[in-house]
Parts: sequence; structure tokens; C-alpha cells
Amino acid sequence: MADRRLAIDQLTKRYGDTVALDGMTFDVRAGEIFGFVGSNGAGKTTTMRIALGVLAADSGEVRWDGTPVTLETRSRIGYMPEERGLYPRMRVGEQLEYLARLHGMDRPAAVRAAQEWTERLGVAARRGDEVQKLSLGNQQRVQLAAALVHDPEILVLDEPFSGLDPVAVDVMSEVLREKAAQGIPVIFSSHQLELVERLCDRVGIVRAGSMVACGTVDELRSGGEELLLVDAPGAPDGWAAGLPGVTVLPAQRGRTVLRLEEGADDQAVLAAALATGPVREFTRSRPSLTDLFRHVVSAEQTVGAGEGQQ
Ligand SMILES: Nc1ncnc2c1ncn2[C@@H]1O[C@H](COP(=O)(O)OP(=O)(O)OP(=O)(O)O)[C@@H](O)[C@H]1O
Repeated sequence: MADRRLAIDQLTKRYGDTVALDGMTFDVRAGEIFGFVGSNGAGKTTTMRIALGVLAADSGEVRWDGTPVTLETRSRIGYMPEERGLYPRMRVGEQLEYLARLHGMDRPAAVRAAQEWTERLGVAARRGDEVQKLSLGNQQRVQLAAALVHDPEILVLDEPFSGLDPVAVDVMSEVLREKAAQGIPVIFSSHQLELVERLCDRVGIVRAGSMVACGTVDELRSGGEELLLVDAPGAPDGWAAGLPGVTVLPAQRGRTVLRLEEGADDQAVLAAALATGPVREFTRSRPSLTDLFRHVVSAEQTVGAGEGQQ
């Protein structure tokens, strides 16, 4: 059980001249929440659709627990498609029961599961309403219920948080944590990077159809450069210039921003700052996931420009 994983291995996919996936490779372990991020068109939806089996890769393989994903595995995946996939005129409860039964549940179990998930996700009062009469956020709650109602072994969710109010975000986060704690691999895509940073055990950043950075948020951040923010209000301009191993960057809100080389002595910087007068703030800072993401995206623009010249 401990080593079960959803392995995405060297996927490629083209749509005509567009390369959607170019050797996409990563895995999601049982019991972890994996955040899948990347700019628009980077290949997240294509990867998830291939993982689910609704789209075929040109090459590469998706395995669950060491075995290529089959129709049978597919029925054990809970999937939330980006384009959403509910029947607008069907009532919420009936729809969830129907989906549960499609996945092989008997009628009483399907009714029970539909009740449980609508209650859990705060849409129990809407069970008798047609899906199309619900607000978009509530439709999304029902869509998550649809992904969960058959008690899946794997969760693949395409932008499950987009458009949700903060309370629904909390409920959705809690459900994903609970599912991961039960040993289910959970992968979701999102552009809400603060949420991803908070919720995910590991994060993969995708660029132009392949994985360019993957790890825990701490691992990704430790690969980024470390900055030092110093607030020394009485210091003259240029006070930090010439300190060994230190590069002075543009100031931010009155604070001096310094980039330290590996092994540079921050205490020498502090002593130099104190020599100018009082020091109100002295903080080491790692880049946020948003900073790392921007870095990756700007690399993408450089790559794109290079490709255009070929
Ligand atoms: N059915 C299709 N026909 C042609 N091109 C497609 C099709 N689906 C996706 N693409 C292209 O494949 C690439 C990857 O798209 P994909 O939807 O996987 O990206 P994404 O990372 O999910 O983007 P977003 O964050 O905008 O949802 C894009 O260049 C997109 O235009």
C-alpha cells in the first residue's frame, strides 16, 4: 500500500502542429496531495485526461500501482473535469445516485453515498433541484460530490477550487486532506498558488508540456535564491555595497534587499547595518511558490522566443 502510486511516464501528445505534452513525467503517491500548476496551455488538462483514459497519448504510459491504467482502473478514479460534466436538467440527488450506480454501487449504497456527500459539501438542501438551477459554485460542489460518490481509489481534479467562495474552499480542502489521509493519491490543478502552497504535500510546475520542477514546497523554495531584507532607516545609500558575497538589489518599501551568495556571512551584514544606526528589521527570505512560478513562466517566454528563431 505504502508504495502505490499513479505514475505518469513520458507522455507525449500533439494536436496537429501543437505539442501539448512533451515527455510529461511525474508520479503521485498514495496518501499525498499533489498540486499541478503551470500557465494556461501548459498541458495540465491534457495530462489529467490521459490519466483518466478519456484521451489517448501519442506515446508514454500511465500506471497505477505498477500496472498500466485500464478501463477497470478508470472506474476507480474520481475525476472532476475542467469543462464540468453534469447533466443540467437532472436533479442533484438523482444524478449522484445515477453516477454511483454506473460505478457498480447497489441502489441503497448509491442513495446513502449521494446523501452523505451532498450533506458534507453543503448542498443537501438542493438535492431535489435541477443542476442548472444552482449557482456555479454550488454546481461545483455537486461536481466534487460526483467525483467522490463512488468511493474512488484515486482522485484527479481539474481546477476544483476555481470560483469557490472561501467557505467552500475550506470544505473542499478538508475533504482532500481527509481523502489523502485514507491513503488515496490526490492530484489537482490550480492557478491559486497560495492555496497550493498551503495544501499540497508536493507540487509540480509544468511548462510547455513537461515537468520543470517537482518537490515539496520547501524543496522548491530552497532551490531558489535566498534574499536578505534589511530596514536600517538611518543608513546612507550604498551602505551595503562592497560587502563580501553580497549583491544589492532594488530596494522594496524602504528596505534594502540583498542577495547572499552561498556561504556569505549574514552577521557581517548585520554588523555593517548596525554601524549605520538602528536596525528595525533583518529578515532572511525564500521565494514564495508564486515567485518560483513567475521565474518558470519567464523562462518559458525566453524558450518561446528561442523556438521562434529556429
Ligand atoms: N482539443 C484540442 N485541440 C487542439 N489543441 C488543443 C486541444 N486541447 C488542448 N489543446 C492545446 O494543447 C495545449 C495544452 O492544453 P491544456 O488544456 O492541457 O493546458 P492546461 O495546462 O490545462 O491549461 P489551462 O491552465 O488554461 O487550463 C494547449 O496549447 C492547447 O491549446
